[in-house]
Amino acid sequence: MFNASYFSFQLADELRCVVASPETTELLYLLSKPHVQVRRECTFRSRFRCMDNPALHLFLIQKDASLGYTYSLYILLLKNKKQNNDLTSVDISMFQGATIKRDESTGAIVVARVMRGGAADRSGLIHEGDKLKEINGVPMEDKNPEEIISILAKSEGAVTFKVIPGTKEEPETLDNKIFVRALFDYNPQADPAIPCKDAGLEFWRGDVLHIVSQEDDTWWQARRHSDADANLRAGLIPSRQLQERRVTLQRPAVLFHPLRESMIFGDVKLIDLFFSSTTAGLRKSFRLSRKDSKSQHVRQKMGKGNAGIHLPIYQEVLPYKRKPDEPYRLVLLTGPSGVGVTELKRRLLLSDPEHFSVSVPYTTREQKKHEKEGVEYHFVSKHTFEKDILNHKFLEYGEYKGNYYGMSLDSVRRVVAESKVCLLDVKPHTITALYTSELKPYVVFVKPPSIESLRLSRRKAKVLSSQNEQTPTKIFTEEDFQDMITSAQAMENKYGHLFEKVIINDDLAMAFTELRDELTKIETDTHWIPNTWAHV
Ligand SMILES: Nc1ncnc2c1ncn2[C@@H]1O[C@H](COP(=O)(O)OP(=O)(O)OP(=O)(O)O)[C@@H](O)[C@H]1O
Repeated sequence: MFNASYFSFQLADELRCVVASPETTELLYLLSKPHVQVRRECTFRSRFRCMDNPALHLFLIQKDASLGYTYSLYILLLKNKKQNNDLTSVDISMFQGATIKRDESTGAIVVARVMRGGAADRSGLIHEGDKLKEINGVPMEDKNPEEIISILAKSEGAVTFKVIPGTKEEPETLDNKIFVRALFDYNPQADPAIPCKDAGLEFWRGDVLHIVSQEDDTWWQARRHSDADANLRAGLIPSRQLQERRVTLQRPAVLFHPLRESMIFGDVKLIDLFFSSTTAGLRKSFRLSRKDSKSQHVRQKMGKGNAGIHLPIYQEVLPYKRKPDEPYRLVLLTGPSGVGVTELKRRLLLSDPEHFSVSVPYTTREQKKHEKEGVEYHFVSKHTFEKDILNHKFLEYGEYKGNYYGMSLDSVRRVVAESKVCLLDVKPHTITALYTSELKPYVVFVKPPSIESLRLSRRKAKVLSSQNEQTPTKIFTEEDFQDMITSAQAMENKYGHLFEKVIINDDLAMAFTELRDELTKIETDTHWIPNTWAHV
């Protein structure tokens, strides 16, 4: 590999020894200019390096008088990918890993961005702001970017570019440590606004992305963290600002369907048959059934929005590994009614009662003889309960047969303080109230399988029914399955960005194993958490 500075000095020495010509004089002049010296560090070095690359040749540097102080002009020969195996991975339509645009103020065709890790970036030959003057001797001034891409795509054999270095200095040192969790799915092929679809990076909700460039306000560059090859070319992703604008513009569309929304989340009327004496804390605290539409009254305290996720776009994350003296992360289980959250929780508790625990709910109902304070419930007076409601003590609470039932944050904290893993099932909208650095909740969404699989797997299963108090359980109906699927879909649409893990509960034993393994991993392995949880 050439040493650029050495090479440029050597070149200047040699030029002084040859017969003077206008070109050599000009080149010597260029090499002596102070800003050319600077550029030599950031630009010439890489350009001279290309001498080592058989696919790239530096031919000439000469003055372009029409361009004022940006007068160095160089010509590069890049062999077409069809003829050079070294470049087969490069898409020439992206100008060897760079995108182009028309500069609105000057009308020039300029390099809009160089894809990190792509051929252009690796060669160091092409820089953002460089002007594309000619391709194979054809001036590019009057061409639009689409025409240029088409010329490149059609070109056979060697392709010669004339490029004028832009005045833009090299980008600031990038902060290579920005990682985000994507909170939405993105398919560049379906994005009409992306400057180059092939330059886009496809990702799915939950993917961790390494952001390698945020220089452009609209299009960032990123790699998927899971992609093993760190040298893989980065791809374009919508910047936070762009995606925020899009989400905000989409919002009115959602408001056109208020009925559907309330059908799923708002029209719930009845609290489940609550905790049986032996399973208090095991039953979902406020599993509400849409069909149970009698007059019981349910109120719920909404979280105060300390989620740190205002719009589901990107969540900055950091690697985290629990230290032995740190509390375990709170495990939140959520899912549509009847999907199997209680069953999975029960199995976890049975599998290791010393390790897993549940928080004890509060109630105003009378204590039964065999019940102990603080075991099945905390028994409190109606007056105390109502005072606690006003003091926002409850994460969720409701009223059933004239008695209050509620789950408090204090109960959760007590379990966490005992160095146990607190398992809590909640309705999705309660998650945000618990989304704090103190509890670091790990949110698991239990999702139903397809309706065909539900019919098969739940043939003998029974579900709670509060319609008939004499027979509080019944077998699943077709409508239950359909409701479960519709409700799961609505939950995912609205709260999916909060779910760290989605478990499809088809085969119960398999779902349990997957859940238990996942919980073991977050206790022992390094994983990602929101960076706001690390700065307390
Ligand atoms: N994968 C499965 N295969 C077969 N039966 C299942 C499966 N998962 C759960 N069940 C059964 O389905 C019924 C409902 O499960 P569970 O009570 O855990 O649901 P849930 O999500 O807690 O809903 P709810 O809060 O409304 O009771 C139970 O009888 C349970 O044993």
